[in-house]
Amino acid sequence: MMEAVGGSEVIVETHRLGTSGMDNAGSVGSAVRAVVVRNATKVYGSRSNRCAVLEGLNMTIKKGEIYGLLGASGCGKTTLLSCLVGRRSLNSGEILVLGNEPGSPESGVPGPRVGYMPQELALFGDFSIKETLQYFGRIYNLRLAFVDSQLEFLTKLLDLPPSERNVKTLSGGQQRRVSFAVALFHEPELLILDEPTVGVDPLLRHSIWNHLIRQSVDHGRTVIVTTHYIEEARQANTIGMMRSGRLLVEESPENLLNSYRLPSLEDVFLKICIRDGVKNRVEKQRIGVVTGITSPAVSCQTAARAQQPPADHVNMAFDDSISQISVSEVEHLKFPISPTVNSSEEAAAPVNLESNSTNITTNNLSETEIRSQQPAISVAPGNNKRRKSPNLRLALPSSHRLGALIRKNFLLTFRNIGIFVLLYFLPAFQATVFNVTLGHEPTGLKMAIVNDELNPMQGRVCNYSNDCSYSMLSCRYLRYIKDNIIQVPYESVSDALDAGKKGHVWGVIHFGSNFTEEFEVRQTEGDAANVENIIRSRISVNMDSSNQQIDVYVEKWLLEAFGNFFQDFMKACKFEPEAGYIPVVFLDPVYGQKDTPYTEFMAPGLIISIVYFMAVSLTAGVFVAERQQGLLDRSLVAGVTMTEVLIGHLVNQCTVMIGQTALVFMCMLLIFNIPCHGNLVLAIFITLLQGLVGMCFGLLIATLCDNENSALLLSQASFLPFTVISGVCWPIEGMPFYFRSIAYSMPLTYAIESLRSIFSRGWGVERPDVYAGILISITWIFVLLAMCLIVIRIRKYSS
Ligand SMILES: Nc1ncnc2c1ncn2[C@@H]1O[C@H](COP(=O)(O)OP(=O)(O)OP(=O)(O)O)[C@@H](O)[C@H]1O
Repeated sequence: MMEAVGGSEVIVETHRLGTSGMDNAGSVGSAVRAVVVRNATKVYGSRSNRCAVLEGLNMTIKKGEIYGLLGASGCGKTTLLSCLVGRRSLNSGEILVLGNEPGSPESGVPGPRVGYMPQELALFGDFSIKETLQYFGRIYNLRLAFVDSQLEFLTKLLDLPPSERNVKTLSGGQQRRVSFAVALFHEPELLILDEPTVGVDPLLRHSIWNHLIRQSVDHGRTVIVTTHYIEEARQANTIGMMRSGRLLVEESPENLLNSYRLPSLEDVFLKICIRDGVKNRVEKQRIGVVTGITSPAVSCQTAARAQQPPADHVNMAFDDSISQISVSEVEHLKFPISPTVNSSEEAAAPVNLESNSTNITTNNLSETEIRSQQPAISVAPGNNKRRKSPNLRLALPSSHRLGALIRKNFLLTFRNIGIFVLLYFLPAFQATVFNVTLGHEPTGLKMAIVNDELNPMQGRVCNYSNDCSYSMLSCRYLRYIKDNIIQVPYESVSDALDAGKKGHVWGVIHFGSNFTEEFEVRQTEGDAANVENIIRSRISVNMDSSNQQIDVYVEKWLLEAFGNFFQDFMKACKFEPEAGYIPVVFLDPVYGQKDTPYTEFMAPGLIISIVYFMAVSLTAGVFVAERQQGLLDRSLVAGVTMTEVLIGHLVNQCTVMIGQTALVFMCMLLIFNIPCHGNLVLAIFITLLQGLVGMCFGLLIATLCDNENSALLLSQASFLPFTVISGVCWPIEGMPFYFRSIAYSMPLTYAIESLRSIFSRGWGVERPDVYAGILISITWIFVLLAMCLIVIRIRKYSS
């Protein structure tokens, strides 16, 4: 097949790799109907929110025709189209697209047999026009030469900007034309276009319709197009007019105009809607009077319209207010033909006011015909049982689609250098900030020293000796206090306490006036020392204990200082240094070293929580954004499966995660010298497993949340409780007993304990503490994936 546009010849035959140029050849010639819909019912929401969008809709679209689907905003056009492409399922009723139920493995829908242009843009803003078409070309497994030639052809046809331009830099109209090009370019048998001419100038609109006509006439392709510009639908072969979830009429534009003897389709529309509105009102009154029954499912568009501002001229034709016309007026406006007929012979038949859309027969297949075309539709028309989900295809992932997805993900990741740097270096940066700021000893702590041993008459000079003499021991002791403490002399305890209350000093160290003498007595008296002596020989300390960490450090340093002072004094007196000192000694630790810094305790928890939460937020963000922009839906309609989408992201995110983990470990081990006494490979493996758990949790968030904000909120909300409860910053042994079981039910807890055991104890995988982290991480991956599937299932049925 060749098409000439602006002098360029486009060869479109055998363009798909690994095919003979015709998909599903068996089914192509056999059926004469491209689309058959029978008794379609679609309800959104549940219980009090239940609203029916499609109510027993029937529709028949012949192969090779252009079908214009018209209807007011909110009447259910998009819902119907999304059911046709297999993105939504009906509550009851039947759909056949190109001879098969959408979503069935043999249908090719979703897939290459259909081209779908959704209402929303559904394009990658960071991709150029060329990259966009190349992406879908790979999804459809098209030859590169064909993609290039189609790019040239469609650029001319749709007056597209240069193909190197990024989609996000294009105007709204240009973006919609690119979206249109994506639907057209693989030349599908069935084109489903949701308002393709919105934001397009009249000249271009004309050219688009010419192209659609050529597609239909020359190539026998079927086109379903929705539009709000009713008059442009004159160019369609058949017009389907929707109202309140039903198809009121299915007829060629010529027949409609001739039969109604009206100059425009808008006028025809108006009449049909008025008639339907009155008929519904009369019917409702009749049912209400006779049975007293009210309709169980509220029509969605009734509710929607009540909140909408007045629509434009065209849409006003659908307003229920118009139906406030009297029955006699309707009689006057009686249609010259039945909207349910299709052939011109039948066009002159009188209108039957009782007829409704379900009586459309001329253009439709009978029930028997549907059954003969449809091998395995499981639910009978009108049956309210849940239909089998059309998208549960157990096909193996395809290499070309996977390749396209992985390539797309990498392009998007590496395209933006800022995002790239942030992605890879943010975890290492976070680890650096942690190491620089946490766990270090405080310095510059001012302590008030009140030494009553000093003689004011002699200028309070602090003289002492290093020998065995008992002289000015207070001054001798103060020399042993660490430099982290700045000693500020005060003359009286009350002044010093006052300074403490004002926050000028962290505490007061007080020596009594006879401290040295009393200390000597206490030493010589030993066990016989009296209470007064003991009190007067004490160094008394008042701390500002508002900061627990400073409090702990000062106490530790003062005690250490006393230990060192006393040992040196004993040595100077030729006594055993340990004599008379507290008989508790800390020998070499079993694992770790004496005075293990806090950073070493926290490092394993930090590594895991950084990698875990990066994976959560990245996964949730990517999925929600892709779904919100309609990108996911578009890819799925192109034939991509959810499994392939997941694998595509998994490959991309794993690469990012490996990079992040490597940088975090390098930062921790090489720059900040956190020791790892165990197997490093095992530690990295557990960290990566936790990254996977994070990805699954991110996926769960993405399935639960409709937009990026709520996904961000949920992932942030989970951050603090998870890190705190998982024992990242404080030992789980410090939690209330009843809370510990909650702590151990967190996804990070066991993995953190494992990593800690590897890092500080050097334990291997044979230890329960280590393999528990691995097994529980793997269990969490499966649990979270199962939860995702359940949520996807629930959401699918309620949407
Ligand atoms: N996921 C959903 N959940 C609940 N209600 C929905 C959902 N999607 C659509 N609706 C409602 O269903 C009705 C039909 O929506 P639909 O998008 O099919 O209308 P439409 O005819 O395509 O409108 P438009 O011409 O404005 O695009 C509307 O009232 C809409 O609010």
